Amino acid sequence: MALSALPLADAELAFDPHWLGVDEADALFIALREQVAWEVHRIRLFGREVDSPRLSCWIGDPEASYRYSGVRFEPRPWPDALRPVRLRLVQALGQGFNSVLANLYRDGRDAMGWHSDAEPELGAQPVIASISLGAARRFAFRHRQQPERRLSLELPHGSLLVMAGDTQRFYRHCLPRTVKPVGERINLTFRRILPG
Ligand SMILES: O=C(O)CCC(=O)C(=O)O
Ligand SMILES: [Fe+2]
Repeated sequence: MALSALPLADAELAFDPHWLGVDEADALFIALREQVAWEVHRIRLFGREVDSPRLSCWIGDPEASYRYSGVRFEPRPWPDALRPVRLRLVQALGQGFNSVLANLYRDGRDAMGWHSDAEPELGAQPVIASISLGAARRFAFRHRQQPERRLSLELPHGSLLVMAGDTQRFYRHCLPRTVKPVGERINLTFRRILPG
């Protein structure tokens, strides 16, 4: 399928609801469920360290260490299942990625709060490629200064959402909890950590 631009002022978003075919997406979900060393990350929330409401794993090339929510992560090596996906992203987007944050949302209580991926290691205008697998969940953007500027969309199995340009600078995003009964979801946010 193809990426198309999502209109949102001050942001740069491209979306393909079916970037991976269903069979491919099924296989990737099953492989990652098994191959990734899922763990509970501790995050800083209002100055306190708490368990994050999801399972996570930071994966990347050895030089790609990263601070996330106030905690430094050394990346784990790439599982075999992710290598072809990474290559395909490089070909599709013309941009290299040296790391990925994998998240596993076990059910509707697992979520990610409002944040932007604006860590200095990512540079001023990071390209972040987000692949979703498994249960479809809602994903939302809200402008930092003008809260009426917002967008919310469903991220289905096999979809790719690319955030680029000033998206992180002007917007926060989140994956809200839901009371609907939903199955497991895996999300992969591919990133490029700059050296130094
Ligand atoms: O699970 C998602 O779709 C969002 C993940 C996210 O925002 C992140 O990993 O920074
Ligand atoms: Fe994010």
